[in-house]
Amino acid sequence: MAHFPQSTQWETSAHSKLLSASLGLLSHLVLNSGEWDHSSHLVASFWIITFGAFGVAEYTLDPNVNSVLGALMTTSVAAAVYFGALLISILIYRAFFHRLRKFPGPFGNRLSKLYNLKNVIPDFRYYEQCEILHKRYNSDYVRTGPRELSIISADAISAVHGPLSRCRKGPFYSGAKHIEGYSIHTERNRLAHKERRKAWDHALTAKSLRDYEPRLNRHAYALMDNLKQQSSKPSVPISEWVNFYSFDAMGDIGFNRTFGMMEKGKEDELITMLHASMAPLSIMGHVNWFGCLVLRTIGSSDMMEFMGWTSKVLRERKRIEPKEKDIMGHLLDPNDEHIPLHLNADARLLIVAGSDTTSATLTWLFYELCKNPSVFKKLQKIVDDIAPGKSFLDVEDLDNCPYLDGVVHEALRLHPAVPSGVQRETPPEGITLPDQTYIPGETIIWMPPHVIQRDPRSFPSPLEFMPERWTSEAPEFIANKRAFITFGHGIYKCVGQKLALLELRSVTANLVRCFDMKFAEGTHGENVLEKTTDSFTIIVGRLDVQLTRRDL
Ligand code: HEM
Repeated sequence: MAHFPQSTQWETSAHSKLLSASLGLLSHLVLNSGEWDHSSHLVASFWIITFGAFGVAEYTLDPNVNSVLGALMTTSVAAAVYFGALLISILIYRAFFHRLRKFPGPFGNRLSKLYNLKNVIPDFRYYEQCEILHKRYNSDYVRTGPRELSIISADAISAVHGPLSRCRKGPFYSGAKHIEGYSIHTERNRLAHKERRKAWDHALTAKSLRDYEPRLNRHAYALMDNLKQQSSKPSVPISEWVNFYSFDAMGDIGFNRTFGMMEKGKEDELITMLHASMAPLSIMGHVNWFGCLVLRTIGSSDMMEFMGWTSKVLRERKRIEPKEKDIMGHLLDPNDEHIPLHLNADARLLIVAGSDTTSATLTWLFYELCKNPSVFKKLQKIVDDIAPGKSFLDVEDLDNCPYLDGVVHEALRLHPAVPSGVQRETPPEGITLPDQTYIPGETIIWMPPHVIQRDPRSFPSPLEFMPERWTSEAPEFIANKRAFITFGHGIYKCVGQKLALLELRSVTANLVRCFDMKFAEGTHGENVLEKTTDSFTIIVGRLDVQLTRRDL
C-alpha cells in the first residue's frame, strides 16, 4: 500500500476543487445566518488572511510548486472556485428560494442591493424612484433588495413602527459604530435607547421649550432684520438664510453657542464640512457593507474633524454654567467629569437633526407659498390680524392659529425632511400586517413618507397644497391622519417635533407679515425641484425669491 507523505495530503486537499466549492457553500450558510453588514471589513480581512496563508502553505508544503508564481496560481484557482460557488449559491438562493420571493419588484433587486443603486444614483432622490416602483408594480409592497421591502400601506405603520411593534431598528443604524459611537438615534438596543430617551424627553418638554422661547424669538427677529436689508436686492437666496437661522438657533438652544452664520451672511466652514460628510450617506445608507468597508479603510476626514469640534465644544460647555438653559444641560451629567463618547454623537445629531430638517422644511414651505399666491395672501391676512400693532410676533402669539398650522403641516406632508423613511427589521418570527400579508423574519422594511403622504387613499387630491385640509374648513381631504409620519411614529419618533413646529410657525408667520414674496425674476423654484438630494435627511436645492417689504 502506498504511503502518502504529509506534503502530498496537503497537495490533494489544496487542489480539490470540490473542497473549495464546498467551503464556498458553507460560507454562504454562515453569511446567511447572521448580520454581517457592518462586519464586512472583518469578513474581507478573514478572506485575505486565509488565502494569504493558503498561498504560503502551497509554497512550502506542495512538492509540485517550486515558485511564488506557482503558489499564486494554485491560490487563485482555489479562490476562484470558492468565490464562484459562494456567488452562484447566493444568487440562486436570492433569485428563486428566498423567503421574499413572492413579493413583486425588479428581478435585479432580488439579487443585490447594488442593482437598486441605479434608482439612487441618477439624481439622488430615491424616494421619487420608490413612488415610481410602487406605481409600476401596482402594489403596496415592492422588493427593493434581496431581503428588503418598501411598504406604502398606511395600515401597516403601526405594526412596523408603533410602540407595540416587535420590529427593531435595522442594520443601517450600526454604521455609526465605525466613527462616533451611538447617538440616541443610532442606538439599536431598545432598553439603552429608552434610558437615554428620558433625558432627551426632559430637554424638550413644554416647560423646557418655554426656556428656549426667548432665544427662538431673538433668532427669528435677527432673520427678519437681515432679510429686510436683503429685500432691496432683486433676488434673495431664502434657502440659505433659513439655513443660517436654523443652525444659529440650534447651536444656541443646543449648547449656548451660536455659529454666527446670520451675522456673517455665510455658511460656517464646519457646517459645510458636516454636509460634505453626509453626502456619501445617499449611497452608503443603501449598501451598508460597502459603507462599512469605506469607513474602515478610507475613513471620513470631514466627519472626524466635525467630531473633533463637537468634542471641544462639549468640553467647553461642561466648564460653564450658562445664563440660559440649553438642551445639552439636560444631557450632560454634572457629577461626571468624563464626557462619554455617545454624547459626542448626540451633539452631532442635535445639529443635523435639528437644523437641516427645519431649514429644508422652511425652504419647501416658501416654495409652496410662491407657487400658491392665494394661500400666501390668505395666510398673510390671517397673521396680520394676530396681535395688531406688534411689529414682530413672538412664539407665544402663534399658539392658536389653525391656518398657519395647516400651511406648516402641508409643507411637512408634501416634503418630509426624511423622505425615504427610516429602516426597521422584522423579528425572527416575522409579522402579519392588518391586510394579512405575512412579512417573514429578518426582513428590512422602509416605509417612505414621501410616497405614503402623497397617497390619495389617505390624502385626497394629494398633490394640492391645501392648508384647509388640516383645519375645520376641509377636513374631508384627510382620509387617514395616521398616514402623516413626517416625524416618525412610535418609540423612536422625533423628540424635537414640538421645537421644530415652534420654529416653523415663528419664521413663517413673521416672514409673511413683513414681506410680500414671489419667485425671483426668471425663476420658478426649479432648483429646489431638481437639485434637492436625499442623504437620509434632505439637502434642499437653492430657492431664490423676491421680497418686498410691507408697511406694518
Ligand atoms: C421638520 C423638522 C424635523 C423632522 C421632519 C424630523 C424628523 C425626524 C424623524 C423622522 C425621526 C425618526 C428617525 C428614525 O427613526 O430613524 C427623528 C428623530 C429625531 N429627531 Fe427629528 N425631525 C425634525 C426636527 C428635529 C429637531 C428640531 C430636533 C431637535 C432637538 C430633532 C431631534 C431628533 C432626535 C434627537 C431624534 C432621535 C429620536 C430617538 O431616536 O429617540 N428633530 N426626527
